[in-house]
Amino acid sequence: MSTAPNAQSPLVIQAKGLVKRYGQVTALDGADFELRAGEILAVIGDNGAGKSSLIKCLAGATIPDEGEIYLDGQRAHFKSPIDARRAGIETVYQDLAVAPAMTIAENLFLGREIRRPGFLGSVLQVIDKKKMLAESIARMNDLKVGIRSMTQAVETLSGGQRQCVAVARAAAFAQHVVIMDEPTAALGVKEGNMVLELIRRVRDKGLPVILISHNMPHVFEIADRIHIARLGKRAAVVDPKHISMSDTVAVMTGAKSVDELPAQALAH
Ligand SMILES: Nc1ncnc2c1ncn2[C@@H]1O[C@H](COP(=O)(O)OP(=O)(O)OP(=O)(O)O)[C@@H](O)[C@H]1O
Repeated sequence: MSTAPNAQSPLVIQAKGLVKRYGQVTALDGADFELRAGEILAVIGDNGAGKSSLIKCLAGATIPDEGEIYLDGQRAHFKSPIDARRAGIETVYQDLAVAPAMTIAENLFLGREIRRPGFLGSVLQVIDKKKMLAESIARMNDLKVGIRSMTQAVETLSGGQRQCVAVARAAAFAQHVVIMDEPTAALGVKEGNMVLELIRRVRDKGLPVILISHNMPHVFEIADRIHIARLGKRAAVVDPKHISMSDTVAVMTGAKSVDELPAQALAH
């Protein structure tokens, strides 16, 4: 198990002064961001606070108009999600990019199929289903995702199990960071807890996690630190062990200013 992240943990991702405008709307208005090694960082904020825009910049899905992004201290210039993926950042989007009719093993390797040379050598390569199946079993076992058969179609799984497949896929391929957008939305209590457990295991495997969520109990249960987005900026980063849920929501909505919080509520 990894040691608890602290103020000395290295910054894995840092963003400074991100600005993103969509016509007249300023979605990001000088947003800063820091993700530390070994942590689950929740990103919360009211509707329109700029959470998705921020995460899209970090995942290469949006190019900021201004500002800088650093990965392990090196300036990153993501022009597409492929650039971010190549840099080891995997994202699990809310709308779950799983292919329901395909098997779990096929879903895990979708777009990254393992191939072996075909009869024309490297020209016509054949998908190595056996190897993909063995790898899928190993990777799901590694994350302790209890699924009976990797050859069953994803459409036969419950919502929670499907979400676990999506999270496991991201965790299996991410070298650096996993970003999750509302991974427990639309799940029941038991299934939500199953996904939260999996997210903890991803962190404990050594991958820091950025978790966007509107679910405050989940955020307080799982986050090491909470980034509060407000009006396109970072309003504060708070420590869930030293701040109440109501104070967190008050900062998020603007009912309370950061200056009104006790010093220990702020995370470093
Ligand atoms: N592609 C777009 N075109 C135009 N406006 C956009 C676009 N994407 C975001 N916006 C606007 O930018 C602002 C911030 O949106 P964003 O989706 O980043 O916020 P959010 O915090 O993720 O909100 P929510 O919780 O509702 O998803 C909003 O006013 C939104 O309408």
